[in-house]
Parts: sequence; structure tokens; C-alpha cells
Amino acid sequence: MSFDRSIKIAPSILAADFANFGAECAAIEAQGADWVHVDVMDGHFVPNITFGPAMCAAIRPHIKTVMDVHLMIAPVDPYIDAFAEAGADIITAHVEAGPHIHRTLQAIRGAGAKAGVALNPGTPAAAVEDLMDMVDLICVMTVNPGFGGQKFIDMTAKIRALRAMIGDRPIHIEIDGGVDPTTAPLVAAAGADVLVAGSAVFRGGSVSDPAPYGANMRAIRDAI
Ligand SMILES: O=C(CO)[C@H](O)[C@H](O)COP(=O)(O)O
Ligand SMILES: [Fe+2]
Repeated sequence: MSFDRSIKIAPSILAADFANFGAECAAIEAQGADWVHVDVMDGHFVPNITFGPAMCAAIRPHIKTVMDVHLMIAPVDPYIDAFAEAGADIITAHVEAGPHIHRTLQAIRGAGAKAGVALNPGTPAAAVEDLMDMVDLICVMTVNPGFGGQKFIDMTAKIRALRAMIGDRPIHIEIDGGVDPTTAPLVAAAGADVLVAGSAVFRGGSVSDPAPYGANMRAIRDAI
């Protein structure tokens, strides 16, 4: 995976048809998705449960681009190898998920994946200041994690602070939650390059009628 600073759209399959994940991944890629974002929730770190490494391994053959795995679980470390073996290109852990995020990021890279760190809306940019040499991606949550379809929380000041902190290092800034044609231009202007969008991409479409996925992604790109 080479570094690319251009704007990328990463549809979250949290908004896909849960009975059809493989076909949904293929459909969003065919419609122009740059990455596929996979939300793993444990009912403990966040108040919702989704899926684990076996599901990631099952959808991996249906993803040609990048499988971007967002872990909303605690603890993280016991599961890193399983998600790496499932084919995750990027594994993102929350800074709030445990006391040893530095060790977690080392373990993610050690398992052969790119390392991401996520910040909840209530966590300041300064929480990752000493991790700049440990991360490939910083995920700024613009909702409180746990559910799709929530209202965007403005984190543009945090994104600007992170962009300044990153300087010319090859680190992505990913935005997750409530991204749509109205909010995407704000976060892109602040310095984000990866836009996760669930409901705004999947609305109106299906595997048998995937054209709305493409139109929804074009609407986001055109708005930026
Ligand atoms: O991590 C997440 C929620 O915790 C999801 O990736 C996010 O909410 C995307 O969904 P939407 O675009 O519908 O807000
Ligand atoms: Fe996510």
C-alpha cells in the first residue's frame, strides 16, 4: 500500500446489507470506493456488537482495494494477530481503549498491517503527539462511536491541529461519522484525506441496484 494524499472515500459496511457483505464490498468498489471501512464493535468499548475476524476473512476475497479495519473493542492486543491474518491492510485502535496504545501500535505493525489510532470526539489532538512515528493513520471520530447514521460533530479545529502536528510525515487523517456532501468539504478543507461514510453512501441503493452508491460517492467528491 503506497502513500497517497488525495481524497479517498471509504464506505463503511456498517450501513450495508448484513446478509450480503461480500457482494456489497464488490458493489461499492465497482462504483468507485477507494477503501472499504469495516467497523468492529464489542458491546463493551461501545454499546453495539457487529462482527469479528472471521467475517473480515470472509469478505477479504471480495475486496480488491484496501480493507480498513476500525476496532472499537477493548482490550485490543489479544485480537491484533487475528485481524492481521484475516487480511486487514490497516488496523485502527482507539487511544481510549487501553493504557498502552504505544505497545498496541507496535504490535499492529509487527503483525504486518498499517497502524491507525482513533480519537473520540472528547479526546484532544495532543493525545497522539508522541505517537507520530508509530502511526500510518489518525482517525478523527466526528460522532461518538457505536452506531452509523449519527449527526456530525464538528472537529475541524482538531483536524487542523493534527495536520500541523503531522507536517510532511506520510500519515493519513481519516474522518469517521456523519460524513456527507455537506460535511465533507469542511473536513477536507481542514486537512483530512480519508472520508469514511456509511449512510451517505449506501442510501437508496442495493446490490441489485448499486448505481446510487456511485452517485452518492460522486456527490461527496463533487461537494469538496
Ligand atoms: O465507526 C463508525 C461508528 O462508530 C462508523 O464508521 C461511522 O458511524 C460511519 O457511519 P455514518 O457515515 O453513517 O456515520
Ligand atoms: Fe468506523
